[in-house]
Amino acid sequence: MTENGARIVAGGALTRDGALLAARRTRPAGLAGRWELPGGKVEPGETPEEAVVRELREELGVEARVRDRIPGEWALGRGYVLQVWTVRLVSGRPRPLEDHDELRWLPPDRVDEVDWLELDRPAVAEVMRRLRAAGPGAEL
Ligand SMILES: Nc1nc2c([nH]c(=O)n2[C@H]2C[C@H](O)[C@@H](COP(=O)(O)OP(=O)(O)OP(=O)(O)O)O2)c(=O)[nH]1
Repeated sequence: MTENGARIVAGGALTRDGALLAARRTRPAGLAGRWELPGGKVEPGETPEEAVVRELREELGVEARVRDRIPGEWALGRGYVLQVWTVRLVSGRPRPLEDHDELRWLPPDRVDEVDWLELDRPAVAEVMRRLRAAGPGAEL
């Protein structure tokens, strides 16, 4: 929970070779087809960082390591807020195992190629700013 008592949805910004991984949701109906950062709700007894690692294992079948928090949080409604961390791949190749039906690696100049969930846009913009600043081939 945050200091304000909100429950956290933790998103993982996985970057590799100068690109960010975007995932297309399959549910619920109102969000299906929109693109997001993989992740999910932090469970009781879990840190947000642990939740990111668990969700990327479940959803993408990869092992990942959490790096930095992207500053900010975005209210999702019903007492949830979205927080985002940069993550690096430790092993595996991401596949859409659960909750998503397509994945795409997007470099900064292709960020608008997919229809991002509104609330993800500020964090995605910050990740893209960092990727640009870090130069070609960067991972964050
Ligand atoms: N995972 C994720 N959810 C997001 C993002 N942006 C955003 O608005 N959301 C919303 C969609 C969902 O309403 C909610 C997260 O739910 P979820 O379905 O991913 O979480 P979960 O895997 O723990 O789900 P569940 O088993 O409890 O259904 O937050 C994002 O970047 N990643």
